Amino acid sequence: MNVLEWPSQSPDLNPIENLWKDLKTAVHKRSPSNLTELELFCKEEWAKMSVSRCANLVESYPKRFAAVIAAKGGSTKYYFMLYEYLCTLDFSVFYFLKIMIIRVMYHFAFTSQLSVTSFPTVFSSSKVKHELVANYSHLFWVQGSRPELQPYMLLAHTDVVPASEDDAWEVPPFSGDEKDGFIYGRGTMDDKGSVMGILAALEYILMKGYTPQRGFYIGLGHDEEVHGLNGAVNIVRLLKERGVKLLFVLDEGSAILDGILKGLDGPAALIATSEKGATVLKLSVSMPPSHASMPPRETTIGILAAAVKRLEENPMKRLFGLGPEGGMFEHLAHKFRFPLNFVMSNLWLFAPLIARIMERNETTNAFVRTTTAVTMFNAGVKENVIASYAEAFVNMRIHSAQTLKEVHSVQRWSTVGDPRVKIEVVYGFDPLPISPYDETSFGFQIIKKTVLDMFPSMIVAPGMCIANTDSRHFKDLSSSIYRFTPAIYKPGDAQRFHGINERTSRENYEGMVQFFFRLFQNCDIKKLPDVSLDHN
Ligand SMILES: CCCCCCCC/C=C\CCCCCCCC(=O)N[C@@H](Cc1ccc(O)cc1)C(=O)O
Repeated sequence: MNVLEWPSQSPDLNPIENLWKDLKTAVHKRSPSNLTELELFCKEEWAKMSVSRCANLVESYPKRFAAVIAAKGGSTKYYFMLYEYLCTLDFSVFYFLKIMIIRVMYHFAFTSQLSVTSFPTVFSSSKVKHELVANYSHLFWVQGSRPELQPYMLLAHTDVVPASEDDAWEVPPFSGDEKDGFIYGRGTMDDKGSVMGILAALEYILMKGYTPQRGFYIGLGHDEEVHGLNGAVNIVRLLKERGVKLLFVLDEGSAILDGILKGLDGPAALIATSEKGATVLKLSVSMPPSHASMPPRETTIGILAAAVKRLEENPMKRLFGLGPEGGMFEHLAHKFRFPLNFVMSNLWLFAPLIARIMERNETTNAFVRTTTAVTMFNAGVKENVIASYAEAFVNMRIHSAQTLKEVHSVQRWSTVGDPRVKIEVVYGFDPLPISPYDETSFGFQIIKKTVLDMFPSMIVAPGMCIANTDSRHFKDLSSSIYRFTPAIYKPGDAQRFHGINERTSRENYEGMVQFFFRLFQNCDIKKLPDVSLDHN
């Protein structure tokens, strides 16, 4: 059999997409009511696909090809017809498929049509080289006029976590609707706001005719929310092959916090110099299934539930002050009101006390310890059968003063504490190294200067990223990795990340564009700003 080469990423060009659509229509008409029926109907309808239908699709290839060329690689009516059709389906049994399609559509809209038409200068400038990496990630190289200057890199990502309208969003999560000065939608904070901010700033600076002296890269990953193993990892691989070393890297991961740190006068821009490690553990319990009328004294579900409860009731030890968060609070100390300013300046003495206060709030607790979140629990197939298998996934974010190895051994030997519970490590990595933030650190000082150019009285301090970002894959390319988005977050905003009503204010979005616009220019300055003259 001859295996044909097919185009890598275009639903317009792949005839299989139309066959999927035919299959979905046919199966939908038969209204499967459970997974078994769904599988059966899929197989039956697939077997009915005619050879002539396939032949017609292949014959229409030249027409599609011409349409894709006319759209400069962007979407054509063929793709949107398919998407519009899918939107009309009642997706009760296709729920996961729907989420996937909406994500792909969102993605596709960005990766082709939207980017080319919204940023025409970026895509036509001779100074900008654009390439797709692993089909969906983007790597831009913006050439500087002084090739001897070491380049830097900005990162953001286009993928998002799922969102469901059933979760009571104020506006549909994929509408991008504006309400009361806020743009709502999944990804507005994490992290399409940065994607658009960076590209808009680049568009404007090129339109103005500004030629940067220092060249820079922009990396837009497509799978950050699933570890960046295709996007960021392949961008890093390419840059390594090309012998690139980066002066600094700037990614998402921290922001300007206003009113989130209790007792602090005014907002503070926290440029994260490190990020926590992470691990996911799978806990499972197995036993033979049996009749629900004769239950054993303990079931798989009961045993696992008890183990999970022990995990929740026994948080990891307090480590506040022993990682980079210590430096962050000491840096901010003089901006806290009395007596917190005194307490924060003497963490060597008061760290245990502050830790007890901070752990009461879920956001600040993340700075105190390695966190433990039970995120998935699956068990049971029928309500009158004792489940033979129960599993739970535990997502942990590792404090900088702890190691992956230590976390695994604590969980294995003390907290889960039941040999019937099998523990498997799904993945894990150590906390990231701390990037420099002294007065000679170009990246840190330039980001700080750019913040101060926009907000002259802002407090700027090194911070800590409590989640994880694509930037962790770049640690062999640079020892100066910073995580900071120039958006102002207020109480309640932290819960919008991966939560409901994710949104960005118009001001935040405009600020983002302005920030990157200024950053491009600030990276060309010859001498670092004198830190003794700033406002901190
Ligand atoms: C005392 C100070 C309070 C700080 C409050 C923070 C407010 C919000 C400020 C900044 C935003 C932080 C944004 C973090 C970006 C997160 C990106 C992300 O969600 N990445 C995934 C990656 C991942 C990791 C592990 C997995 O198993 C899957 C995906 C993440 O979940 O971290």
